[in-house]
Amino acid sequence: MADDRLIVALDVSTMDGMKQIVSSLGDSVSFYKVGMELFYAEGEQTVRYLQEQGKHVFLDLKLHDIPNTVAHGVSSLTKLGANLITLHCQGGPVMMRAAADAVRESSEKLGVERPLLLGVTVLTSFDDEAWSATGGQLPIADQVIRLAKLAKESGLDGVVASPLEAKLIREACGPDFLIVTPGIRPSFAATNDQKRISTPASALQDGASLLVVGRPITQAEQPQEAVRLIIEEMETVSK
Ligand SMILES: O=c1ccn([C@@H]2O[C@H](COP(=O)(O)O)[C@@H](O)[C@H]2O)c(=O)[nH]1
Repeated sequence: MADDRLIVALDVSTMDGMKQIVSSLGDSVSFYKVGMELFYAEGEQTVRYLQEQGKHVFLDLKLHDIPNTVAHGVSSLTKLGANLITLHCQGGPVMMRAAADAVRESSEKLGVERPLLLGVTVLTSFDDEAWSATGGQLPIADQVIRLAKLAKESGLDGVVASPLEAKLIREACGPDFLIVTPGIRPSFAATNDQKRISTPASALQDGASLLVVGRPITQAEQPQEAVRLIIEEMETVSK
């Protein structure tokens, strides 16, 4: 049976590729992430298909632009009915507030359920070296906490962060703030390009609300078995 804390990232570029993963995982997965690779290639039909299959949808397009552009961007996305939408916290408090207001207004106008807005803090592919190379001054964890607090103050529902920062975010932002963590690597999986990683159980123990897992499932020799093992590990941590 599915654990609704698990989101599988559909990082493929065709409808057929997506349908193959969704049908092979069946009822064991209830939540999927559509990111830029799939959405730029196949567009809105990806979200519709998942909804027709009764799945929850995380639309991870990581909007990052000036406040007016992001506000109109998220308004346009609201009509798709995705459950979660992302934008970059680095867009700043005015941009995040404009997006939160725009989503609330357009969902009311359209009579659809309001998508929850998540701010991307510092990508899980950053390590200290890459972070310094971009001019990052604070330690990564401090920057993540700073952005998470700013996201909360600006009206966002939660953040995307590494599982390594989940505990600190939970302490700083309270029990109701959503913490969505990619960078999940079960013991059997390769690290790939992820740098700040943790296991499914450890992420949940530290306060993550939802786990995003892509390649450890979609590129596994037996994706159903990978999901089974991950859910088995997740179930050791109560909801
Ligand atoms: O900081 C971030 C934000 C988003 N992601 C996305 O999550 C998945 C992770 O896929 P894996 O194959 O499990 O590495 C991917 O779609 C990213 O775009 C992230 O990894 N880190």
